[in-house]
Amino acid sequence: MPSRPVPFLKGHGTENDFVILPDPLGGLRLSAATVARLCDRRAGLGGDGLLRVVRCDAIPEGRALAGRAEWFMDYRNADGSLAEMCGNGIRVFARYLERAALIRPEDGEVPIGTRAGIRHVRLTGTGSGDGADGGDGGAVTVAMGAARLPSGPGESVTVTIGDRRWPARHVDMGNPHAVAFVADLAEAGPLLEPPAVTPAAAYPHGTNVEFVTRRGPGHIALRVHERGSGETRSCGTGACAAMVAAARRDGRDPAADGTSVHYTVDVPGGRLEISEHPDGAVEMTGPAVIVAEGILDPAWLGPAE
Ligand SMILES: N[C@@H](CCC[C@H](N)C(=O)O)C(=O)O
Repeated sequence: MPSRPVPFLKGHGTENDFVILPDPLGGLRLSAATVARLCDRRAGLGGDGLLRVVRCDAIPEGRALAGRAEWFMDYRNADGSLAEMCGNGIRVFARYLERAALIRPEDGEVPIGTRAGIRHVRLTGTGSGDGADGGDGGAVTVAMGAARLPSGPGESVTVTIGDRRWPARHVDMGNPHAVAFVADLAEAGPLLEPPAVTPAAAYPHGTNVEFVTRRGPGHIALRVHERGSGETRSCGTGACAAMVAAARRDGRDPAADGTSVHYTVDVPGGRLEISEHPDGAVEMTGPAVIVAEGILDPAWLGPAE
């Protein structure tokens, strides 16, 4: 990071919270240690992750997408590790672009580059901060792409915490998930450590783990332990993975049935509405809020890396 004032914002989507660093030209060098310091809830700004807002042509991972998307979501977990995709983060990213007058609701579907490829966002509610939306920032809808449910070895995995074990479903939303169904969300305990997931070979880069319970027809609730961040109040990709796993468990497969399926997904930090369509596309709608905006103290940041 340069030792000069660096602007930041703070935002959240269903209480999955992020430090946002606008860096259109890609000038910031962010080490894992700097990201972890920024996301530290006591000594830093605090967040489950960090969103660097950079032009596609200003980041190596984005160059191949540059003709199709202008902006790239450079997402980091709270421990500084990279992740392919963040479903709550991309809604907050879109809200930032709206606030900075870089996109407008009239633009319709806006492509955003991510490490999992391009995702499209649509502003479906205003985040103007005038209170008209009840402070929830209004809704943003994201075309999340298709879920991938690997078949063969690694299709079914086991989640273990202490002496408790749950069979789980491997679902890939661009990033990895293990979805375990439980009778009661309290079964997972305090989730202070990452649950063990076996076979380990199913997840060479680690995984996010969702504990899911049924609330009623088309209605589930979950808790999540996120790779690189610990238990969080919400995970958008995790909610989509849980929705698809729940649909299959309920005998619904839009690609086979030819009809879309919709679930309400409750997370500790709020509610997401998620559909899966016959072409495989998963669509998620939820709030996205910008909470604050400021300047990082160069003295706190320390010398340039
Ligand atoms: N909170 C996110 C997911 C962030 C990335 C995840 N921890 C990973 O490492 O894959 C979401 O809303 O999807």
